[in-house]
Amino acid sequence: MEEEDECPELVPIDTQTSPPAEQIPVTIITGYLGAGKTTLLNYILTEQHNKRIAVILNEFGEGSALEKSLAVSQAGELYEEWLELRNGCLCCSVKDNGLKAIENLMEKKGKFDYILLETTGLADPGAVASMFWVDAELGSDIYLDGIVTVIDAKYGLQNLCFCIYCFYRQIALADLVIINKTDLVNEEELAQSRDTVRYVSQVKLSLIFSHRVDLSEVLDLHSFDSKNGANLAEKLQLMKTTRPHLDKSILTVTFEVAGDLSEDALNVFVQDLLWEKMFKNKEGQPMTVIRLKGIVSFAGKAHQVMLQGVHELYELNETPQLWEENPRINRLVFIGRSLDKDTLQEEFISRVVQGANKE
Ligand SMILES: Nc1nc2c(ncn2[C@@H]2O[C@H](COP(=O)(O)OP(=O)(O)OP(=O)(O)O)[C@@H](O)[C@H]2O)c(=O)[nH]1
Ligand SMILES: [Zn+2]
Repeated sequence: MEEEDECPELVPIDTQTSPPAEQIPVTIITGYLGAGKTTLLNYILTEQHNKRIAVILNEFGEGSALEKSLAVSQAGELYEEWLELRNGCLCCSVKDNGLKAIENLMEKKGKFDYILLETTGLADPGAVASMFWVDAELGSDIYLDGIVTVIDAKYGLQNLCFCIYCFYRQIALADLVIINKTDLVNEEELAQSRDTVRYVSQVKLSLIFSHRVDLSEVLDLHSFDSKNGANLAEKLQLMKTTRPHLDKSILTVTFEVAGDLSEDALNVFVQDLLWEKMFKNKEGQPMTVIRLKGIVSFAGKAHQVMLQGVHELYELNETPQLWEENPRINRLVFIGRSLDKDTLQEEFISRVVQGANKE
């Protein structure tokens, strides 16, 4: 990614007319790492909406294959179409790949009537949104319906310190902000998140209690139709200032390891990593994990187990997906600061993989 990569000049499509009926709406779902974008997306897919929805994920780093399988195993056959966008920085490079993905998708026209696009947690949604104006041809097939930003009630404010730019942009550009994980915070903390959002923008705010949200508040917002001309002009102004900004100190480490894991040892490993911050990189700095994902195998369990972590919270859940490969391959993704792949992988293998240290 080149620092000097300029984002394209915006060429607004005719804003005076409402989108014709045959155009397909796109809702962009954005939010910081682990905020709950995929959870919201899955909720929308399983809710009664009488729509055939196509999903596009744009994931950070090398984790996309894993993310894909994670999402598929959550929602199974509900996904109409799978497209993988493999690039590290959405805000500078989604333009080409994103367009390609959507264009590929449009070749399957008729198979779906709504698109949900989940951006990476480190994305500037302005760049994604702008591609709908840049590409006139695309503009005749689809239209941007709205930008929905998911905020983690527990870690949202902490994330603000990690990447104030992402946070600001994600809220400022939103048509709807959803404060998620309200179950993890008290009234006071919730009020704090709410006030911070209000401070940045006067957008519509929704709270989610255990992922439930009224779909009419999320889909078919028509945020950029002519009747919302002012909104459009304002957003375009904001998007014009889009520039590459990806926080270079955030690293992604992924590895695959064959074998069965000990569940107890995995718990201790994850707790040492997330809670005790016991692992250090080669410079002696403690590794800080913001996001952790994995598909792991436990001996004697026929199903794949999903590992999900956000800051110091993590969970292990059995998925409906049966193991088909032999030997089974554990796949892990760590996103954070001061991460060192060699150390993480060595510690993981020696402490967690069964039989690794025997003999
Ligand atoms: N307690 C609680 N946990 C939640 C809620 N919503 C999501 N989570 C958990 O938060 C973790 C991350 O959720 P995802 O939906 O994968 O987050 P995401 O924003 O798609 O993550 P990335 O794509 O990696 O940036 C998972 O472990 C979820 O189970 C919620 O409302 N309450
Ligand atoms: Zn996700």
